[in-house]
Amino acid sequence: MVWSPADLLWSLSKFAPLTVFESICANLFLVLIASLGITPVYNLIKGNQFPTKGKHVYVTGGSVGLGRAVAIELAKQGAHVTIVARKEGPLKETIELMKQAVATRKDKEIVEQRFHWISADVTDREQSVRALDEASAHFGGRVPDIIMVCAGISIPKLFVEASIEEFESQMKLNYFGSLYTVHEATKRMAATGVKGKVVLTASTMGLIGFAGYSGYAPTKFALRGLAESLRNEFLMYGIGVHIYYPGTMFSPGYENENLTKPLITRDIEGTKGLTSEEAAKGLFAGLRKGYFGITTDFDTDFLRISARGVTPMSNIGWDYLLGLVAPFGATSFLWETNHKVKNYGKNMLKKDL
Ligand SMILES: NC(=O)C1=CN([C@@H]2O[C@H](COP(=O)(O)OP(=O)(O)OC[C@H]3O[C@@H](n4cnc5c(N)ncnc54)[C@H](OP(=O)(O)O)[C@@H]3O)[C@@H](O)[C@H]2O)C=CC1
Ligand SMILES: CCCCCCCCCCCCCCCC(=O)[C@@H](N)CO
Repeated sequence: MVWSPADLLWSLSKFAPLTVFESICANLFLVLIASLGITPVYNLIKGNQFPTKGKHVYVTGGSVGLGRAVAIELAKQGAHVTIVARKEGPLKETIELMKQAVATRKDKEIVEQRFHWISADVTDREQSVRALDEASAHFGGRVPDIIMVCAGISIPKLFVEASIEEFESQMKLNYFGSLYTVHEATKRMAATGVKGKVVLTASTMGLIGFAGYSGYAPTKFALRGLAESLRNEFLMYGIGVHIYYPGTMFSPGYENENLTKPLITRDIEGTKGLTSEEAAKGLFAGLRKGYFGITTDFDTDFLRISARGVTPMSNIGWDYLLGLVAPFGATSFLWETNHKVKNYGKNMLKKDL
């Protein structure tokens, strides 16, 4: 067996040659290690799979939080950007921040980067269409090349304490608010042959559900169903579809949701998180590699792999290897969470007596 890669490597050492069994194991091990490199090498050859320079990018929820960070990042990358949200003040502020970001950019190749803001409520179909019309009008009627949907809301509450209106409003913004924009934009892309891109924003909670997120997690699961369906269907037009699963991001939305977040939910989700800027950077890193499901923290990547179903892998070696051990981590998290919730229930009963 001296001809195998493992034996050759081993022969560099001063130890006795490998037995046949040892050689098979060592070669398998080498295959696993090498598999981690397959995707990076492929990505290196393929290059940037999400070019934004000179492209027109439309960002919903682009006034604060993740959307603002995405818009500023796009400005630095040399894109034309239209941001959409309801409140004018934060929209205008973000445009200023984008201009400042461009001013500090070293590469001045694109002299005329254009930034626009549009005030619209994306839960209203007509306003969604009007906003897209307005954005396109600045570009000779051409639909934006890239649609990045960031607008979303979370109202964490215990199921029995939440109102039906709260379930409906979260679905209305997170799912239908995304759908209206994506539907209108991709209709136009398909009709005019624009091979654009769509990026949806889900959450860790688009991959897992636990106490406190019965109103929110389903809206993000819905987005996942949409992304998976469209990823496949849009291959016929050459339109790319990606879905981002951020973990906690310290944004205005996060501060707001913490006002209603039950203690048990805080306890399970912990306090780890990223700034919106870190999250946006990580999102673009995943997009450039062409990943379908994008994560920016280990726990969510673990959940993405656990819940992979029938979706494209990201890093083939990593997804495969982590997939082997994922069920053990998932079970331990399941038990820990069950335990926490049962204890919480007991304490609630004590309080009531
Ligand atoms: N923060 C977190 O911990 C996490 C967030 N996410 C998801 O990431 C995305 C961004 O989150 P985050 O940055 O925290 O959100 P923020 O609440 O901080 O910002 C939300 C943005 O969406 C806009 N928006 C809200 N409602 C509407 C509407 N009806 N029409 C148009 N625009 C609207 C807001 O502007 P305006 O109010 O002026 O309309 C704002 O620009 C969301 O989809 C969220 O669910 C996922 C995981 C974790
Ligand atoms: C090895 C074992 C791994 C298992 C880890 C599971 C960890 C779960 C953490 C859940 C964090 C929730 C963040 C999303 C928050 C969100 O979307 C809201 N804040 C809405 O804005």
